[in-house]
Amino acid sequence: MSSRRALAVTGRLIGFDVRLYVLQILLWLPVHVIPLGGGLVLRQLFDQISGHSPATLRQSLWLCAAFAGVELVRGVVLVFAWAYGSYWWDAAATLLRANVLGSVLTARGPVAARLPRSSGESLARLRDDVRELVELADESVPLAGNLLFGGVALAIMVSIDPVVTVALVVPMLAAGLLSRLMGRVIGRRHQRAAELGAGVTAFVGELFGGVLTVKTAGAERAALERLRALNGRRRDAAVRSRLATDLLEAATGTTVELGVGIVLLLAAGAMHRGEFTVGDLALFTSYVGMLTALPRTIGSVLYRLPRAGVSAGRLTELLAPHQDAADLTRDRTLHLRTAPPSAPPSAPPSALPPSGTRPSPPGEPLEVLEARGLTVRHPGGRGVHGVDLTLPRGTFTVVTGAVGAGKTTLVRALLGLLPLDDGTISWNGRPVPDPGTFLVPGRAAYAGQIPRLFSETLRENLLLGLPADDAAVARALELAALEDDLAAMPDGLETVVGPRGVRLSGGQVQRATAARALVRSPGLLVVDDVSSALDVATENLLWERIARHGPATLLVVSHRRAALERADQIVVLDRGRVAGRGPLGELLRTCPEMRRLWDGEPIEERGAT
Ligand SMILES: Nc1ncnc2c1ncn2[C@@H]1O[C@H](COP(=O)(O)OP(=O)(O)OP(=O)(O)O)[C@@H](O)[C@H]1O
Repeated sequence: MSSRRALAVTGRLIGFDVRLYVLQILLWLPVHVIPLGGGLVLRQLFDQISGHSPATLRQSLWLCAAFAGVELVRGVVLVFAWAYGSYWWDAAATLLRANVLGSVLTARGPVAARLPRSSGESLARLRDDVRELVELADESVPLAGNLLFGGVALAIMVSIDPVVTVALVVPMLAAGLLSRLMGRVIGRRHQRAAELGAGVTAFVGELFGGVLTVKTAGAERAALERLRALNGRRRDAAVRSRLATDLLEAATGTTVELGVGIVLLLAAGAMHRGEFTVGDLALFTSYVGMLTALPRTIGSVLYRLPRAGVSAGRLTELLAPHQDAADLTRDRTLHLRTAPPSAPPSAPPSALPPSGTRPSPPGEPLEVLEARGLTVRHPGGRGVHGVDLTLPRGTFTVVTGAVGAGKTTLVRALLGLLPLDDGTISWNGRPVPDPGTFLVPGRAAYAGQIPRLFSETLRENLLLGLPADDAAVARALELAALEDDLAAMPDGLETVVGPRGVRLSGGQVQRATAARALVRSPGLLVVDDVSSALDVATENLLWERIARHGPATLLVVSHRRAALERADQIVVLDRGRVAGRGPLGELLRTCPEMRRLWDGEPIEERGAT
């Protein structure tokens, strides 16, 4: 099954740029075919020298020159093949990577939940699994060359001595059979080695990201021990995988070399009887070396097949749910030798393209967003269960609850960033079948719980592809209560922030993330715990400004008094279920969970129901 998938992917990979592939074939085929001529020239030459075909010295010298010429031409072709043959390899690898990255970066909604545990592992897949697939497809070129050489060479050899030829072919067939038998074992071992290798890459990535945490926790030794343990398992798996592959290669090589020995023995007898000339032996020995490449290449294709199948599966996992392995090789324009055109600016919020699946026109302002029976079950049973939510236009709604109550899960499910197990969402009374593509900037913007800034200027961090609009940026910064912080930055909006730029404080990063959402002028602004690193005065200022001049409708995850006091309605979550809803005063009278949270009792995670 996985081999069939690998064949399908590599077949399409070969076909996506036929011109480059044919160029590669045209460059490499002569390298394989020219030795056929070389063998024939050698046969003639040795027959002349040994007296089997009498000739003048001049004729023999001409043959020597012809042989040297053939080898020279082959050498020159080889240089060109090495120099230009790699274009196809690069193009094929780029196509795979571009399709996977394109899907990861542009697919919205629950696809985010399908990415592997860490970015390191995704990168490992983009490197190793892409290489596996391209190498399998690339192997088709030597395979074609070796098959062509083998077919013609065997025909010539059979016409000279069928018995000796058969003695050579039988071990080759045995080698091919062995490769087929070992293919599955190699596939399994390769998968294990790939998984463990990706795990090490992922851990190293996490270590780099958390150097400070490791140091401040004094956990250097433990981190190294863990790395050593992970690496040890990876090494063992890699050695097992490599051992299986090398054993197969050695077995194929040895079987073939045995065949060569048999040929020499048989040829000696035939020569003794005068049925086999010195020229024939020269031809056989010059062909044998190249012929051994045939079973090796077939073996290599056979053991690569299951490995590539595994790789195709791992790359397909990175794609959006509606995509399959065929999308890995979807045709797209690649810019390998010229600079790519600059990216078109993202669609401004009001210009979202209409779509048949969208129930409301893009410009239709939010009147009421309703969710009924929202249910998301995380592995282990946590999540949210049957939550109803109504967000009328112009209201400030706060979702609150203890740690792990399901607040983030609820807002992410509402925005289509997590797949729903149950429930419906409607916008102005009309159903929203795919919130991940509907509740996007223009209608809704989200400032997530873990703020992220890229190593770009502050302006680029806020716009993230939107057309430059300084007035909108300034307004968003003011709404997010960031204007004083901006004034203190060395280069203002041009200050490079993020991991490789000026380090902003936790509160600044949170407000910059809020400003990024605000600059998208959403009808609905969803913010998740964005004020957790703010002092009370700044938080009050933030809510004051957003409520007065910001988006009409707000959905805020918070357990802070500044937000709770301002809310038109509060939804209290307890272990994934609604424990109360209403204005603060009413909830403090009627909802024990709200009282507990308000009184600042220790907010701790409770078990799932
Ligand atoms: N991907 C996941 N897989 C398994 N369990 C998860 C996953 N995401 C969240 N959970 C669990 O679901 C519960 C709700 O998580 P959620 O992040 O929604 O809580 P929260 O109320 O936002 O918490 P906090 O106040 O700490 O942000 C928690 O117990 C959490 O451990």
